[in-house]
Amino acid sequence: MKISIGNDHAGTDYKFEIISYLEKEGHTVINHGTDENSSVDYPDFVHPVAEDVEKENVDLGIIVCGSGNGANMTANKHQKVRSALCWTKEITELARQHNDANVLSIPARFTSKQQAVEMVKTFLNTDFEGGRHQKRVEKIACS
Ligand SMILES: O=C(CO)[C@H](O)[C@H](O)[C@H](O)COP(=O)(O)O
Repeated sequence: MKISIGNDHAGTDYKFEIISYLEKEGHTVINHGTDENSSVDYPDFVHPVAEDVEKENVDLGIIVCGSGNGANMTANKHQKVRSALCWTKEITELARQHNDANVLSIPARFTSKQQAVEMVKTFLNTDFEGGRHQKRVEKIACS
């Protein structure tokens, strides 16, 4: 798969752990940064990920900030993006199965690196169930 990833300073170390996992699994990663631990503004690094997803340049997006909220809010401003803030494997599974989430937002300050990688693994390997969820997902979008 082709994955776009972006983060702020709170997510840098987690991002590198995630990239290392993704590349080991043979995925292609587009890294929008930041690659530093110095303070930055998360929208500057999340909008490029959301644009990749929106333009279908990638299969899925991953964003990381301290709480996951700022990144999630930013990504969801994009029409074709359904970004899900996830903190457990089960919630990540449901975000794919029921919501067809195409961006995973990870709260680096509230999860371990191991849990973050586990969520990424789940996100990439869980399919949308469709069925009763299809029309609900279609109703999310505003014109
Ligand atoms: O935007 C956020 C909250 O929604 C992210 O968690 C940021 O990482 C956080 O706000 C950064 O905080 P800091 O005190 O500037 O490190």
